[in-house]
Order: sequence, then C-alpha cells, then structure tokens
Amino acid sequence: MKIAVLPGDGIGPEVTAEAVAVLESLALPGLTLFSGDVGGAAYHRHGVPLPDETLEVARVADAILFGAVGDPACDALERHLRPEQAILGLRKHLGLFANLRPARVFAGLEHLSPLRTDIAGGLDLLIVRELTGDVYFGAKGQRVTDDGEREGWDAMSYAEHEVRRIAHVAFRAAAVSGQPLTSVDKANVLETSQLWRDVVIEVAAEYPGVTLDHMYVDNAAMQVVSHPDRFGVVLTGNLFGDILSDLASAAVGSIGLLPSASLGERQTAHGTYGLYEPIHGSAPDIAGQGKANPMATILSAAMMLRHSFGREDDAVRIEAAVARTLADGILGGDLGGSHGTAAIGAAVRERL
Ligand SMILES: NC(=O)c1ccc[n+]([C@@H]2O[C@H](COP(=O)([O-])OP(=O)(O)OC[C@H]3O[C@@H](n4cnc5c(N)ncnc54)[C@H](O)[C@@H]3O)[C@@H](O)[C@H]2O)c1
Ligand SMILES: CC(C)[C@H](C(=O)O)[C@@H](O)C(=O)O
Ligand SMILES: [Mg+2]
Repeated sequence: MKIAVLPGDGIGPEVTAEAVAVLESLALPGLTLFSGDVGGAAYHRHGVPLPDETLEVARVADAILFGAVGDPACDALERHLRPEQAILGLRKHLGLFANLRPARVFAGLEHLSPLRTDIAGGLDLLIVRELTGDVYFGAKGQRVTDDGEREGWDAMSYAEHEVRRIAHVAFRAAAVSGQPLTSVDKANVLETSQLWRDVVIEVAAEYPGVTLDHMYVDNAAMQVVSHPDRFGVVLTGNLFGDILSDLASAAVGSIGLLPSASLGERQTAHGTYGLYEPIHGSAPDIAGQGKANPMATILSAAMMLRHSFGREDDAVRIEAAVARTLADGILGGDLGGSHGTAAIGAAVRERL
C-alpha cells in the first residue's frame, strides 16, 4: 500500500498529519508513506508549485493523500506559478476526472447543521463533480479591447466524451445505491450545458433503473438547503460542483467535515488509483494555530481505503469513529466547540 502524502500549505500539513496518524494506527499491511512538496511550499523551495519530482511521487503511488494549497503571499504571481496550479495540475496530469464529494448529516448529529433539524435529517447526497474540464481548463486571458478597456475572458466548454464518462460514474453510483440522480446545469443559458444535458439523457438509456431529473444550478443551490432530501446523486460540472459542494458542507455543519475522492480510469493491484483531499482550502486565517478540524481529511483517508485499497471495513471503522467523536461533543471551533486539531485527531483514534 504505497501512499503519497502531499501536505501543501496553511492548514494542509496540520490536517494531513492527523489523517496519517489514523492510517498508521490501523496496522495496514505493507503501508508505505512517502511525501512531496506541493503548492506555495513547493514554489518557495523549487520555484514551481508542482515539481516534476512530486508528480513522479504521485505517479508511483497507489493513492495520494492531499492536504490543501494556497498562500496569500503567492496571489500576485503569474497564474502558472500560483499554488492552486498544483492541485489543478495533479488532477489533469493524472486523469482524475471524477470527483466524489459525499455530504451527509449523520443520524443524531442534525444539531450541527444550521438548517432546521427536520430538514437537516434529510441531507445525504453524493456530488459527482467533473474535475478536468469546463471553464477551469479552457483558454483564458486578459486583453485590451479596441475601446482601450481591459477585458478578462475564460472559455467554457465540454466535449461529449468528457460528459459521457462522468455521467457513467454518476449513473453507476445511483444504480448501486438505489438513489435518484439529479443532473445540474444551466442549459437555459449555456450551450455547454445544453450539450451536457443532451449527453446525460443519451447515457440514461443505458440505466433504465435509475430515476433521472435535471435541475438548473441556481434552483439546485436553493433546494440543497430547503429540501435536501430531494437529492441522492448530484451530477454536475467542474465549476458548479465546486460551488455546490461548499454549500452542501455548510448545510452539514462545516467545511471541515467534507471529504473527497478524485478518480480516473487507472487501476492498481489494490483498487482504483485516486487522490483524496478535504474539499476545503489552506485556511490562511487559522493556519499554524492548531485550530483546523482534521475530520474532512480523516474521512478522505477512509474514502481512500474504500476506493483505492478495497478495505470497506476499515473505511466504515473510521467513519463510525468520526461520527462517535462528533456525538461525544468533541468539536472544533468551526462547529462551535473548542477542541484543537491534535485533540480531535486523538479522539477519533481512541474511538476506532
Ligand atoms: N483543494 C485545495 O487545495 C483548495 C480548496 C479550496 C481553496 N483552496 C485555496 O485555499 C486558500 C484559502 O481559500 P478560502 O479561504 O477561500 O477557502 P478555505 O476553505 O481555505 O477557508 C474558508 C473558511 O473555512 C474555514 N475552514 C476551512 N477549512 C477548515 C477546517 N478544516 N477547520 C476549520 N475551519 C476551516 C477557514 O478558516 C475559512 O474561514 C486559497 O488560496 C484557495 O485558492 C485550496
Ligand atoms: C483550489 C481550487 C483550484 C479548487 C477547485 O476550485 O477545484 C478548490 O476550490 C476545490 O474545491 O478543490
Ligand atoms: Mg472548492
């Protein structure tokens, strides 16, 4: 079990340390951890946010545990040198087009949600976010128009094959879980979304057992907080999925609770090759203070054991330990408590 640990910036190293400690406490056979520099940390040391050595470390591993990247000191750099290019580059270079972001209110933990408890109780959804296309990876730039005005532009596009392969991931997830599938787009305005919707309808013909509906993204944002029980699997593009997943995390209670798996087609001897990271960023406002909630990263490690190593029992064990820790009132500042990163990590390990 070869795992590349890429801690990154800000709270990234703090939260990955706790997830690594959880993995180490499980006595996993042949567990081998190696690390690499990414993000601002890599820029400061190597002059680039994603050094070739790091990409190589990621490639030879069976799975990657990623913390977060982002450093305000780097925000004025040319875009290709900014820390965020590390995670975008890893996703693209490694072909990790399918991003799974589960958001669920554990039974008995409805009080952690800012939603009314009867509404929060219905929140159990899986966002399937396309991760290597869309406006994120289109041509972009700034120019001066004929009128002498500055203009910024970003091209949004999806090729048919990109929509088709992520749609299959979402339909398979819906078929296995028996949940309905909602495809979220903006087909009333965007041609990219019209093609998205047309292709999703074509793919649906191969999954007659799955109930499919389509929703515009603005309506979806509203329904996630007003009627979360309407959603099972949510299929969407890169940009909409980014925004909807932060929204879903707030509805659960905190962005410090939401994990993710980024998968492609590559299989290893153990399972599906993938990158696992919390959905949050480097949180510069609390970095270095031992305040970050490590649960999202710990739950990402659980997803790694499930998808990349076929260890469902260990994954469930970690998820149950996190739920028990929350139920016992061991809460970070993000959830109105006063427990720090190390205390939360230790509490989860005690409950494994
Ligand atoms: N995948 C990634 O590496 C990733 C994801 C999102 C943002 N970013 C980057 O992170 C930097 C900061 O971005 P941002 O402030 O918009 O988003 P952020 O997710 O870092 O933080 C948003 C808010 O949530 C809080 N927060 C986040 N994670 C938390 C945790 N585990 N425990 C407690 N509180 C937590 C922060 O303190 C902050 O108030 C930027 O450079 C951004 O580009 C990186
Ligand atoms: C840091 C940024 C590039 C990234 C994204 O937009 O995908 C982040 O917000 C995320 O959700 O993983
Ligand atoms: Mg995001």
